[in-house]
Amino acid sequence: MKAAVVIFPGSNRERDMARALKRASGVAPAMVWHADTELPPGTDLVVLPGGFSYGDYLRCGAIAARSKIMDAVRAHAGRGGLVLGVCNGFQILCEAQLLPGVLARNAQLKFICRRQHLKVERNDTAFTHRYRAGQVIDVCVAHGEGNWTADAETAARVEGEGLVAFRYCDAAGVVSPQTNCNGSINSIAGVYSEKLNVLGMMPHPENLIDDLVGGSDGLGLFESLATRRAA
Ligand SMILES: NC(=O)CC[C@H](N)C(=O)O
Repeated sequence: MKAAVVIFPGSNRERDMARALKRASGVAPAMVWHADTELPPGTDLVVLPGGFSYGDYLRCGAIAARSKIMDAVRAHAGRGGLVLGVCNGFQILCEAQLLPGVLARNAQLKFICRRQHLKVERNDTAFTHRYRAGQVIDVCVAHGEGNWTADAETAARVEGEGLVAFRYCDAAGVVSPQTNCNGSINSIAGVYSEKLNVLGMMPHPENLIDDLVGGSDGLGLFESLATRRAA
């Protein structure tokens, strides 16, 4: 798998992401600067990492979504290429309109940083085939603006077309307002594009790839990508 991780001014999870990709695939990703205009030839997967791109000015991800490299990312996604955005990367993908909805401020108006259970909605995608459908995984969240919001029609389409990737839940997999850590519609923690080749998610799978440092439930996502099957 040839992966490329994009670095924006203010990204801070790019090295965690590179480590996770290398651990799962054996190959270090290319690191691409936001002002570049092209992705390395043969790139299969583009990753937009978490962080505080452009200091979260205007709205989280709004400025990064308009940076030069995003034209190449848009073209890659248009060809059916895989794109993963985590946390700030998810915000950038929504701001670039590569994914539906937006990430608004957390309902409690506070930055949250903690462990969180997630339910894997489906496992027939390039990102999740190493998990079981309905599997509960234990990862972590760290964001101030993770409240996935959309107009009623868009939210209904995302649900109806099976574009929900993950939901916040408890350890038993129960999804309820109590387990919805940030107020997202229907506890949505991650969404796919229509063709399932773009995934955005708020939690950080790249930080849970090693039992020695807290757990490895995030590794399945990178192993799925490294051994990808067509969605
Ligand atoms: N960890 C992150 O990527 C944070 C994303 C964004 N800056 C927020 O606070 O919501």
